[in-house]
Amino acid sequence: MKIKSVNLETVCGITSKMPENDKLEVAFAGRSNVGKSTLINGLMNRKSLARTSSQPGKTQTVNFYNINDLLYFVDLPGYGYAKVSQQTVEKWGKMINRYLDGSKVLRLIFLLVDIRHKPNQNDLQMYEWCTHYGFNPIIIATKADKIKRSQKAKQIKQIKETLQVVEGTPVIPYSSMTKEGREEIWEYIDMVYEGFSQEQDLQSE
Ligand SMILES: Nc1nc2c(ncn2[C@@H]2O[C@H](COP(=O)(O)OP(=O)(O)OP(=O)(O)O)[C@@H](O)[C@H]2O)c(=O)[nH]1
Ligand SMILES: [Mg+2]
Repeated sequence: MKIKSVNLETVCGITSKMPENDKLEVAFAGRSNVGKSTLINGLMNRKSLARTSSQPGKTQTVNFYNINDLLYFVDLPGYGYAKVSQQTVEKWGKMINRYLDGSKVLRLIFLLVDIRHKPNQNDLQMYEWCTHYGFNPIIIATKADKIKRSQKAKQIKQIKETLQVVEGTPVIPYSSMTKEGREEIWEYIDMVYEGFSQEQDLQSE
């Protein structure tokens, strides 16, 4: 898909009602600081529309980016950020669950994990939430520029094994520096977009 227009259309806080969109939604989940907002910028070819930060805990809301008036990228709040209270952590969890449960147009979730690290309890929990609501997330292993090429296969294997992903689940290495993985990620989005459009056509017949 060629990017023609992008804009941040809706920002939902803990108490906000989620929008009832009729266009496809593609969500990005992952631990705080893993690179969700950076990836969204990379996919949109924007430097800084999605606010990023070297300090974890930047995105504390559910942000809906309208892409070409055809679909939404949904930037979910990062979890596993130590410096907030347990109460806040629980509220974020509830907000993520409320979104996953409530959206009628969510068809694709990318779960981001740092390629350098073994997924932790929080990542496992997020993966479980996704499968609980009937999604098989595609895994994106971020910051691929930070490891040696020779380490990659080993790290990917560790991610697959730790998360105990469903057989055949893709794990895509991505780097915001080299843009490695960007095309492949867009291929999945395009494919799901096609499927969603067909689904809508059938419903309107
Ligand atoms: N080297 C490198 N750095 C990256 C990459 N992706 C993200 N970063 C850096 O990691 C930090 C966190 O990135 P964000 O995109 O803000 O992370 P986030 O997942 O949105 O974090 P929260 O909003 O707190 O949930 C920033 O300093 C980014 O520049 C990557 O592929 N390579
Ligand atoms: Mg963010």
